[in-house]
Amino acid sequence: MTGEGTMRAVDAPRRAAYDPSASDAELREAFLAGEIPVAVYGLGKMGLPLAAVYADVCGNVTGVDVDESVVETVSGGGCHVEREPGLPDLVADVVDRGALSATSDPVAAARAASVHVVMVPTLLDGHEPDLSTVEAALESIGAGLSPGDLVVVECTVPPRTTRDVVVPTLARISGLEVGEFGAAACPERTSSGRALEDVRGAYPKVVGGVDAESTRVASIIYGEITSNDVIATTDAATAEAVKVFEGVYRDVNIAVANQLARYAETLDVDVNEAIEVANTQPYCDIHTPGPGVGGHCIPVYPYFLAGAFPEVDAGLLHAARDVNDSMPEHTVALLEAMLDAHGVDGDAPTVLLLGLAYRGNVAELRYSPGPVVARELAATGARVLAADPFVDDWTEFEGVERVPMDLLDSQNVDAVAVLAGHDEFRDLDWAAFDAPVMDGRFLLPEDVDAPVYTVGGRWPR
Ligand SMILES: NC(=O)C1=CN([C@@H]2O[C@H](COP(=O)(O)OP(=O)(O)OC[C@H]3O[C@@H](n4cnc5c(N)ncnc54)[C@H](O)[C@@H]3O)[C@@H](O)[C@H]2O)C=CC1
Ligand SMILES: CC(=O)N[C@@H]1[C@@H](OP(=O)(O)OP(=O)(O)OC[C@H]2O[C@@H](n3ccc(=O)[nH]c3=O)[C@H](O)[C@@H]2O)O[C@H](C(=O)O)[C@@H](O)[C@@H]1O
Repeated sequence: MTGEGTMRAVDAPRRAAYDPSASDAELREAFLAGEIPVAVYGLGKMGLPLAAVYADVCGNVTGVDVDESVVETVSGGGCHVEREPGLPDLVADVVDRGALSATSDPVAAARAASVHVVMVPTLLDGHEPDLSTVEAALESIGAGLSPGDLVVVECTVPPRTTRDVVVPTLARISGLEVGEFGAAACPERTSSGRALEDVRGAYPKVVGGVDAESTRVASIIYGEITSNDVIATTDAATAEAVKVFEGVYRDVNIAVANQLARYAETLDVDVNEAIEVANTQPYCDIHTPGPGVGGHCIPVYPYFLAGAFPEVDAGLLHAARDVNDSMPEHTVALLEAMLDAHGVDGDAPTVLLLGLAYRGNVAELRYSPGPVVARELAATGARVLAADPFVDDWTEFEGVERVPMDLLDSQNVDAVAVLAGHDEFRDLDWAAFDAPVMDGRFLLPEDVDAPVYTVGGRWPR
């Protein structure tokens, strides 16, 4: 399904998306012919892959970003999002054939589009949801909204946001009401590093409209975007809740694993052996303990409930957050035990940290445990070295000595800790460090000729 044909899709006559008089087949054909222009607001790690797939399918997409360098890069067919298999070629292709363009003028893009897809960051202000970027995008979309438009919220938001924030904001600015335009929550269920695969259909696509027509149109559109099923929920709030619940499930279950790791250390049991065997029960899905939970998703989403709806007792969510947020400090305590067990006395051991990003093969540092471990370790008087091929800006890591990847094997260290499982670390000569390794992300192969420990694993007593 592409937007190619005798006439470039972008030159196709424009028609409404939100149109109860149109049959499913008419809407589907119009979308595939590029007659329903799409604007995607936010061309980041998630927005660019999404815009590229939309463009590959319908041939008529305008990407909008506030970052001029992003707009310039994408306009030239370039791809600023790294380590996404297939994305550079797809972006180059859809831009080359005029299926995708980019602009920093959100209102002009909104005026020209019939479908508006919001994929901007949704963050926290303390423990409260911060939807300022969504509201900024809505100001522009509202200014360019036309009857027959559909607004799609792909970024993760607290449940009820589409109904209680998006629709009223659009109505206030545009003077239109639902029934003249539609809105649907269609949350992105994608992971960095596999974005195209995920957008195209790794999981069913969840869509939930603020009314039946919004749900119908969103279902038709995403039926062409994904090769997987489209699950239409009762309403937008349910679709938003699905996404947030997925993230909360993950955060709480990582906390269970981290809590069990604490017991395993006391029991002198390897928690990972116990988890692996426990998970042979179909009802058991105990996650993996580690040095902490980062990224702008999993540590954030619990507050899209606890912070957004304080009237509800969120004891479990807060307890899980507390357990996960305690892991960087616990990791430092484990490192100190490891140094002690290996007779490294003295008050200034040298520790090499591998990976400051929140997980393997991503550059994101938000809420990452690595920087916390580095700071806590430095505070004990240790000399902290660190390497991370994904991190370019080291200004925030004062007191941490950066080690270039090509100099790793020449470091004289007392201990090594793997805090993010980047592929670049997999082939290191671990024996050459001649030091114990705390493998926080289960990166090392089994047969390493070095003392290897894990969070919650067996430790020398
Ligand atoms: N990163 C991930 O793994 C996933 C993220 N999500 C959701 O997607 C949202 C976006 O995530 P990312 O793409 O990773 O963020 P990102 O930070 O990589 O990209 C966001 C982009 O939006 C642009 N932007 C900010 N305000 C804007 C505005 N008002 N109008 C137009 N563009 C604007 C920024 O310049 C940036 O290029 C997240 O907040 C999250 O809710 C969902 C699934 C996975
Ligand atoms: C429910 C779910 O699996 N959500 C995924 C998640 O992706 P994200 O990039 O945040 O990575 P992640 O694998 O969840 O890891 C988050 C954090 O938790 C840690 N982590 C993860 C799993 C685990 O068993 N133990 C653990 O300590 C990771 O090291 C990382 O620091 O959040 C994404 C999102 O919503 O942004 C979502 O699209 C992804 O599918």
